[in-house]
Amino acid sequence: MNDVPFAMTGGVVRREGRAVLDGVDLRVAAGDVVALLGPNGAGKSTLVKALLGLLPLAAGRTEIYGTPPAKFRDWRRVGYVPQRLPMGGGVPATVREVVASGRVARRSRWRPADRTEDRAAVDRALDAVGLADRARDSAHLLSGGQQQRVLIARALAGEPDAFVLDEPTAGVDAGSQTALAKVLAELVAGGRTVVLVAHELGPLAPLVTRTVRLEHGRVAAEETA
Ligand SMILES: Nc1ncnc2c1ncn2[C@@H]1O[C@H](COP(=O)(O)OP(=O)(O)OP(=O)(O)O)[C@@H](O)[C@H]1O
Repeated sequence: MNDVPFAMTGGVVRREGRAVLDGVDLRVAAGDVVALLGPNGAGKSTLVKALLGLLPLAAGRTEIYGTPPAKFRDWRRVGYVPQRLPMGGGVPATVREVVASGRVARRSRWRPADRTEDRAAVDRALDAVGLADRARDSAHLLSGGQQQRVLIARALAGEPDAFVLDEPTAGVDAGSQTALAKVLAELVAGGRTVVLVAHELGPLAPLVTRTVRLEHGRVAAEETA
């Protein structure tokens, strides 16, 4: 265990025999706001999935708070916002149910659910993304941009220390992007760590402390703001 949210050295991910991540070194310190940029297919999503242990490394190593993903247990410290809402099971879930699922990683045998606290955290998350009035709606019936906000709220509800957001602004209208920038600014002011994938930083640009540009699965450029 240490206090470094993500540290990858020489990370390689192969897909269909090809290295789609090809020797990446990336250290994300607590409080960093790192933007991963690069063209389509550069390996940005692959990199965030590998950082979280969702894709295995063919070579190199990566650690979450000093522990390899396979051995990492403290998942309440990490909030992941994937590109889109998974359509698992065909059971329609309400916006509130999806957001409340972000609280699950906080529970353990020693830390059972506190319903009042869970409810308050879910309410705060729904408010933060402007979806309080849609809480009872079926998440799958919302627009793409609204679903993105549901996923952001789910991560917020878990109150993690580090957020990993895969294209949080893709397909999201300008007003919602500004709202997201405000939410992230508060998290960053509170010492949270953010890794985000973006094509265009837009209103998120002032928050970013470092940009890492990927090309062909490698770090092509790195810039500290
Ligand atoms: N499931 C998969 N099986 C095989 N190859 C894949 C798979 N997913 C992604 N790839 C390949 O891996 C490479 C990196 O893809 P990745 O999605 O990480 O790129 P990206 O930079 O996130 O792109 P985008 O901006 O389009 O999301 C691409 O060449 C892609 O075709």
